[in-house]
Amino acid sequence: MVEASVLPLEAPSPAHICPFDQACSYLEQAAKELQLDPGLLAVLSHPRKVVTVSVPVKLDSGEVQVLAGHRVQHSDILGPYKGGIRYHPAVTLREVSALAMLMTWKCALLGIPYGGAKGGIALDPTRYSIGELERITRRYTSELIKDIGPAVDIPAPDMGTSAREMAWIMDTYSVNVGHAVPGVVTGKPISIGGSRGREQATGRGVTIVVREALAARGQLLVGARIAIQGFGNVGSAAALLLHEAGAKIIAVSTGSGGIFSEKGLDILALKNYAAVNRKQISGFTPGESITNAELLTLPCDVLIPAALENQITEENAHQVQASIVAEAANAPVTLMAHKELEARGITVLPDILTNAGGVVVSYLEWVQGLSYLFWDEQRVNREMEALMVNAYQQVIEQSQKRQVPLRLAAYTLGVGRIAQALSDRGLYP
Ligand SMILES: NC(=O)C1=CN([C@@H]2O[C@H](COP(=O)(O)OP(=O)(O)OC[C@H]3O[C@@H](n4cnc5c(N)ncnc54)[C@H](OP(=O)(O)O)[C@@H]3O)[C@@H](O)[C@H]2O)C=CC1
Ligand SMILES: O=C(O)CCC(=O)C(=O)O
Repeated sequence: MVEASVLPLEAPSPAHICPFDQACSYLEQAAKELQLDPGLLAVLSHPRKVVTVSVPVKLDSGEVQVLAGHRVQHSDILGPYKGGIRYHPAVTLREVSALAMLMTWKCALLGIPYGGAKGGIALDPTRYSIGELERITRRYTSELIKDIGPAVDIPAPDMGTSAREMAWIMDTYSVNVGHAVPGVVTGKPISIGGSRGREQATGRGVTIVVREALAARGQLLVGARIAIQGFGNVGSAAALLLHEAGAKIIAVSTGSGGIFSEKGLDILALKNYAAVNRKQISGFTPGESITNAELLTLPCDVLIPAALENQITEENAHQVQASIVAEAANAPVTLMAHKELEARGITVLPDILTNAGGVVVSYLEWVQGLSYLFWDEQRVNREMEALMVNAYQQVIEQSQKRQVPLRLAAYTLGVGRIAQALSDRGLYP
């Protein structure tokens, strides 16, 4: 396995599955399939730039805390670095590096002119006041001021962040450079140049890919039984759109557990319930409580992990009873689990395709901003759908042509385009 020497190793633990090592393993499989030169593989295995900054914050109590903020820029071969910013207690530099690498392949697969990056701060946003989160976000932005910018690196929301944090980043950056720079972030509020449709975009993209995959099996969304882990930006939007399309959402969960209904949950009512219960769903009726572990092994047509990495592992893959696993989260299925699912004939729709709707609408937001012309939501959704369906079809064709699973097909397309671009730019022989 290629070691990315610029990254620290994490404390070894038998149960620990390093997301960066997994990302490198998938890259190696793609490189082998594409017969890439080992030197080129080594280049692609390393992020181009790794930035860690101290983020001091004065809490409302007067206590000062110093947090570690990361931004990893994997590749800018196709355009500015692009990727979300995560606020979550489990954030590590190696996790952020893995997610940055996935962004590179995702943008290349979708054919959008961006590189790959990701940022993160290890914190639990529910334990900070809004004022504290604003101070943290502004300080993090100031520390990264030379590393981001509309032509350099464009952050967006990821777990634990939203349009609110993007607005703080945009404002801090703009104040620092002396004029308004809406293009420094995407996923920002519509009032300052955000795009219609961005908030639901990732969930909408998931819905499109699931619809296509069911259609390929001669099945409709109407009546399909679907279980969704995670009820945040991505999970709740996917749940609502799938529910509106006639699917039966039999279970959803958050970090503290899930709700199950054989008849299908009323997702609009559940969203409203979560909105007034600090985003939590426990206690919602009608529905029975289930654990996250139970949700992942429910009999259903489609299982959609839409929370964290490493949720379907060697431990539980043999219990998964879905026909399709649609990776709405980044890297929710481990390498070993992926092998097990494929061996059991379960289709895994890979993250770099399935959750690309978010970055596609980020790109459309950027395009609208650059042209000073903003579209209605129907147009945004139409353009996004065309790019998603096109990428889905390319992945299917590549899978059939090379006789490989969908993930490897998606990787060979993404990695192959980066390798070609490196060669065309004269950066690699
Ligand atoms: N936002 C975007 O546009 C994009 C996001 N993604 C990926 O989608 C995934 C979800 O992101 P997003 O929806 O934005 O994040 P959010 O922070 O909005 O929501 C995360 C959801 O996951 C739940 N969750 C956290 N830990 C667990 C757990 N152990 N088991 C079950 N549920 C859990 C959270 O519950 P709780 O509130 O209890 O913590 C919450 O409901 C991430 O992998 C992200 O990288 C990918 C592409 C774009
Ligand atoms: O919209 C974006 O730029 C990035 C979204 C993201 O972080 C992801 O796709 O994982």
